[in-house]
Amino acid sequence: MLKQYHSIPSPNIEDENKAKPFSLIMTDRVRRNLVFDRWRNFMFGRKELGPGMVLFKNYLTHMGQVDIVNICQKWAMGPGGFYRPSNRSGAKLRLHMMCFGRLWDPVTKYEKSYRSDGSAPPPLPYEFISLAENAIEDAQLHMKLLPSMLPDICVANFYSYGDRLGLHQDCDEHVGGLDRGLPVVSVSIGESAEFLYGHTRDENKLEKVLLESGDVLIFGGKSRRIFHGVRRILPPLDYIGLSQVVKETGLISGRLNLTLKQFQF
Ligand SMILES: O=C(O)CCC(=O)C(=O)O
Ligand SMILES: [Fe+2]
Repeated sequence: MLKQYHSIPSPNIEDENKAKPFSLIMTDRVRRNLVFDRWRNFMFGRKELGPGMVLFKNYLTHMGQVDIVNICQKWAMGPGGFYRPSNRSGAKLRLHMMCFGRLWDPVTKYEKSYRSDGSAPPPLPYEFISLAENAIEDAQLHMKLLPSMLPDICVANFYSYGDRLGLHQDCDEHVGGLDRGLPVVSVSIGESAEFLYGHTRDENKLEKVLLESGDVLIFGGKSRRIFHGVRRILPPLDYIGLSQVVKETGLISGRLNLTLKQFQF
């Protein structure tokens, strides 16, 4: 039989309030959500390190990390692959580097499309793009003012033990994007790094955070121009201490970092 919905009187607010049940005890659904939130924070802890700066612990799944190592390895040894860049004074940096999507170099910045050996960077893998987009969307859930960013470059660094990266700002991208605070997305795989950051060049005033395998760090908004650097790579305690990703991919000892950014604006 058809119900005569049109004849149901619209509830008035007062009646609705009176009808609301009041319970002293948590419903199962609320309890489940609370437990899930705690578990999620424990597993995928979110640490706000500053305005527009957030660290997602354990953000990448094991398979996600393995995929990234394999994608990088596919290009690592070919043209446009890893090399040790020099700085303006001609000294070699204490890391290996390669670019995806477009070329960046500590001396020529974004000016050139080809390296001195004539090689061009491989295309930016869509897996890297969607990783950056997802991480930014997750950050925006808590940081409403964080702008979106569509990466067009990824700088991949590989640090062996003893390697490091001096204090610097990532500020060679288009000034419009820098001023808008378009975020940088930084992905860590392999051994852990001591990462220094802050709004000053004074090393004594910098903050320190440990970046571990699977962590994703975002810095945008008011933190887009922070000074940052990698002070050291921590050695694993023993072979047992090597991460599963290192064991599975055969990644040499050290740390792989992806820095995803938007140059064009
Ligand atoms: O390895 C890192 O965590 C930082 C890399 C970085 O800052 C860069 O490549 O500009
Ligand atoms: Fe940087």
